[in-house]
Amino acid sequence: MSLVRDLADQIISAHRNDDLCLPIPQYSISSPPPRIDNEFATDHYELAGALAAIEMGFIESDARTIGKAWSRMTIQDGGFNPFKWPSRPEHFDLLPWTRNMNPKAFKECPKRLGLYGVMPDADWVKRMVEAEIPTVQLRFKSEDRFKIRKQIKEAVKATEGSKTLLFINDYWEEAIDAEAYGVHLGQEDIEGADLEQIRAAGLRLGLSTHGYAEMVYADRFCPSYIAMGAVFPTNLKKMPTAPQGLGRLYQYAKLMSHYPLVAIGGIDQDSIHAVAKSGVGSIAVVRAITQAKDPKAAVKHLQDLMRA
Ligand SMILES: Cc1ncc(COP(=O)(O)OP(=O)(O)O)c(N)n1
Ligand SMILES: Cc1nc(C(=O)O)sc1CCOP(=O)(O)O
Ligand SMILES: [Mg+2]
Repeated sequence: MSLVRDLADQIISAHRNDDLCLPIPQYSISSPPPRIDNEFATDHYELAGALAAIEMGFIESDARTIGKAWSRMTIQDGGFNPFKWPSRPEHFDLLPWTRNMNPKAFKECPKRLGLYGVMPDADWVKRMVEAEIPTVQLRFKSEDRFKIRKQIKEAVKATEGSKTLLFINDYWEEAIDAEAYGVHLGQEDIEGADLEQIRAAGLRLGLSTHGYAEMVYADRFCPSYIAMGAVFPTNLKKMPTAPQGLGRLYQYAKLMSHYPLVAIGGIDQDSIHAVAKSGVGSIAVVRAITQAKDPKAAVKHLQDLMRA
């Protein structure tokens, strides 16, 4: 273990001041510290990379993914260099050039989806179409299937004949029936969805991710876009993981640059420019629009700031 500890210390001290580091969470009996031991690792570099990642504040699943990437990078480079950080698709076993050969790939959407308004109901979708927002999502949460269908139909109708692209959150069956442009699903939604049916119906698919492990998992499905969150704290919903911050977003955006990318979570007019500089082609916001005094003016202002 002492060689692994030494390699991990070298990685940590080389990256201590990187924006990749987050404060390590406080552990309790109900949420014990992550276990990084040599059961899963095939070599010292994998174990050292994972150990270093834990101490840099990554969650366990991300640390395991980073460990594997350290191992691949070290083998591909022919030697260990603590000052490097895995940042290329091949370090994560991603094959960006295979999209065109993959019959399971979801239909393409524009690489730059632009400002992306995530809206609570069809009336808000309509307001966004009137504001000429490039991309909008209906994120209507309800148990009532009748209301859901009605909201989705109204949202689809609102975007007809406009340039605004409409994604439906969660309710993929109703989205297919209403012939929406696309569907957005979170990681927990994937299992309950028939992805084949969404793909066969020609709808685009956006998937949420919250770190390296979820990005690698999402890549398996070859979605139309990948969303990365939460960049900053948001009070809109309870997030299972800490905000990623700009440092990690910049790394993620570089790694996944072969996809259309969407950044989400706590983004407002003060931060949108720095987020856009990560290279993501789209930025999704809720409160920056819904809580603005003049939502239509906010759509224009946010787009100006993205482009500035
Ligand atoms: C663009 C975009 N990104 C992420 C989400 C979140 O989706 P999910 O994790 O499924 O959570 P809910 O929105 O369903 O609460 C999103 N909706 N849109
Ligand atoms: C719906 C949602 N999903 C997120 C994720 O990270 O998956 S963050 C988020 C809420 C975004 O709202 P606001 O722009 O008001 O912070
Ligand atoms: Mg969802």
